[in-house]
Amino acid sequence: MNTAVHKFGGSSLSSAARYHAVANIIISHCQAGDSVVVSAAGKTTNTLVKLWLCYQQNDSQGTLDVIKLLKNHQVELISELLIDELQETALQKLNDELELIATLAQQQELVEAQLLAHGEVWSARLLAQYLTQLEHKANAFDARDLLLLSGGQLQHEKNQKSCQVLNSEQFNVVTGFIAKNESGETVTLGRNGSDYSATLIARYCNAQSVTIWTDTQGVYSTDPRKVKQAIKYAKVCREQANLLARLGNPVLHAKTLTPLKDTNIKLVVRSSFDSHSACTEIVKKGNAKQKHFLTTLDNHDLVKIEQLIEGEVGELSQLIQHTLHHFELDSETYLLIPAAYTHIVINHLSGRANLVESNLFGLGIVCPNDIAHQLTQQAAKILQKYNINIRFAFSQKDMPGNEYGLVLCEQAFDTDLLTILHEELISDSQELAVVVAGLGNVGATFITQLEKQLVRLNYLLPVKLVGLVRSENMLFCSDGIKIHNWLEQWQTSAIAYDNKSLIAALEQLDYEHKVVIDITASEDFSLLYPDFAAQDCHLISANKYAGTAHTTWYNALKEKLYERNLKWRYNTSVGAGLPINFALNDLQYSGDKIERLLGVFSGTLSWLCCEYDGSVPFSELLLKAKDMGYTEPDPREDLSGRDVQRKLLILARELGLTLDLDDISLTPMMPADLAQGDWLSFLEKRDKLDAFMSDKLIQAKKEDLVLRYVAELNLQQDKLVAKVALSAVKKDEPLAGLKAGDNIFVINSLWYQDNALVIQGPGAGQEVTAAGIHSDLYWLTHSLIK
Ligand SMILES: NC(=O)c1ccc[n+]([C@@H]2O[C@H](COP(=O)([O-])OP(=O)(O)OC[C@H]3O[C@@H](n4cnc5c(N)ncnc54)[C@H](O)[C@@H]3O)[C@@H](O)[C@H]2O)c1
Ligand SMILES: N[C@@H](CCO)C(=O)O
Repeated sequence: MNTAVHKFGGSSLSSAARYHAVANIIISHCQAGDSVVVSAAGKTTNTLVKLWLCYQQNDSQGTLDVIKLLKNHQVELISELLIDELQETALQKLNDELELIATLAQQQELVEAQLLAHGEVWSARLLAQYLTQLEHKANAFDARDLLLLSGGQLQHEKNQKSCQVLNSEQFNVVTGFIAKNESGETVTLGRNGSDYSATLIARYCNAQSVTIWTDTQGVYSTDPRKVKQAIKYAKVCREQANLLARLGNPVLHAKTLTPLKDTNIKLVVRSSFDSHSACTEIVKKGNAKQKHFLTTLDNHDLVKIEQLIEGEVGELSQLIQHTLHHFELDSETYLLIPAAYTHIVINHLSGRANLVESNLFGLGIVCPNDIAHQLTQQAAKILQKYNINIRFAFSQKDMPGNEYGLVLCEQAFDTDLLTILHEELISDSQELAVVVAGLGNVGATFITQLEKQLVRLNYLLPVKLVGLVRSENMLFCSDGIKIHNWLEQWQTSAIAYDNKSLIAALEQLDYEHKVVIDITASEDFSLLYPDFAAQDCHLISANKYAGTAHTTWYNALKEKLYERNLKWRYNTSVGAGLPINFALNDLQYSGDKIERLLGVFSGTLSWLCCEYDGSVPFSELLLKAKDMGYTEPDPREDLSGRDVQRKLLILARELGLTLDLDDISLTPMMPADLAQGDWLSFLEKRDKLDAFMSDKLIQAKKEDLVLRYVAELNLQQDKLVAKVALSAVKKDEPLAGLKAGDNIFVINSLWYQDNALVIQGPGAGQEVTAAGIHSDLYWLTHSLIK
């Protein structure tokens, strides 16, 4: 049976609400037989350590106070999560345990590891009971019954047998961090011990995967709390993850990775606070391209060591419960030690260790082969420029295919400097993956234009077309689709998909940046935008649905994109390739205030109104406009005025107005009943449309006017005017002098009051629209580089 191991850390279980969220993740992501490894809830371990210190200092009042603190926290969790008998039993059991701790403390019989183990025992027990209460089969397991160490070594064969008690018909909630020794005493597995417990159990159970659910969304190029532009990587190879851990990066501990060596067990780092977000997968060498990372070290001492014995760094690491990095430089061996532990290491090495430098701050650079030297030099130069005194700067090969650089300095550097270093050292290494959805008139033209455009884009950043999506099939090729024969590849290799497999394909893309370009006309597809954002995809839309969705949904999407530093461009959703969005934004940036926006916003309706003189039936022209690629897939979206209403809403939102579609009054350019039924039934009733338009034309001609479908947004009056309707306009007005198919935007503003600013040109058509999407792609690519 394929099982998985899921590990939840203390921050994931810090309150009743968090337990609830974790239970939901388990219910939706796990299956019976999976193991769930848990740490102590919130800061419980720290409180237990405090208790141990009070006890050691014979502070009996302090000991009792801390016991009370522990009790309050656990009672609160139990009371909020459990009900009836389960609650009563849990409270009774907790009481007995805390009383025993107090008695043992009084009798001077407390044992440190046994005391610390309570944190994990409590969280495993409570989570299992809570899942049971939610009517899911779950049982708590004490890892001391599963993991045995003898002489400090894990007893793999015995442990593998012990792990067979994990039941295939329930969720197995296992305590992290603890094990037992050959005398049956509790031992702890050190910092990040629960992650280690999870990978050990995965190995013993031959699980398929281990997911570390934590408070970050994955492994980033640098600390995302300090550098907003930090890049979350979809995949990181184990060797780079290991090196990062040794350089002090807190996301994964080197020890966590050891049980996975020579196995195919997948390791995933994922956020328990945002369980639908893209994660980072730690993969075997060769299954991910090498990435760039910057990691910082605070307050470390540099110690020179004589005759380092094999395995000694591991032992020291175990002794201080902290990862250690050692390196050779000019035939000397050095060890970097967190300053608080230096005395322990020096004592332990009795006479073989000399302190060289103390209180150093460091920058570790992990990068692909052959560039560590160059990047280290570059980093040193930048740090010097900002008056940071450098004590050591060197680069090394860690193992074949793995390189890093280390710059050790006298002073700490702040987040601004880390941001500059990230921008200078990491930004160049990025690639952008492009996924195009919608391969119709505009989509196909966009791809044809892409071949030439890539030369320009690649000058900024390597850009690859990696995915094509239509309504039923998709084609993903992570190394890149060959543009000159994309259609052939599509025909031979596209496969059927559903939303889940589309999202999974996006998640698998091992690129620093991804963009989904939506050239569909599908509302359903636009509803996937929040999922695309969760996969860290930028968005470019020709499709107007998301931009005109209900305000609540629209704002939530914008917020989600903003939080993730993702961009959304939708230049062609109004005016095709015309720079109307740019113009409105530019005017506003320059302090101008738009007062009125008037125009013809539909290429189809512009073409129809200009071409229609009564000599051929109107519907015949409509079919011609459809053939020319002007109309929406169902041209009634144009005739109904809905498409223009959407465009006016997009522009109104660009001006900062909070409007919804229904706030814009709409008069259709067809009889209302023609909106019912499918396209074929509409064609059967086309005479009705012809008569409707013939009447309108005769009337307009009588008054020497011309027909135009006009959109207006007027902010000058007390009440905002927002409307779209068929109008008859005078022949000398700007709106009358349009070329067939042109859009016109007449902008009146503070700066352009009497003499309006006018933007006019083709407002539909595959060439200009595809080119407008390229403008968005160029802008996005440009914004991704420094
Ligand atoms: N044609 C223009 O001049 C123009 C101008 C500006 C904006 N646009 C917008 O561009 C978009 C595309 O227009 P078009 O003229 O190329 O339309 P089209 O009908 O020729 O192409 C639409 C494509 O989208 C695909 N599609 C439909 N539903 C899908 C789904 N759920 N998932 C994935 N793919 C799906 C279809 O298979 C088709 O390949 C529309 O939103 C339109 O409003 C068009
Ligand atoms: N159908 C639309 C395409 C451009 O959005 C039009 O005719 O204007």
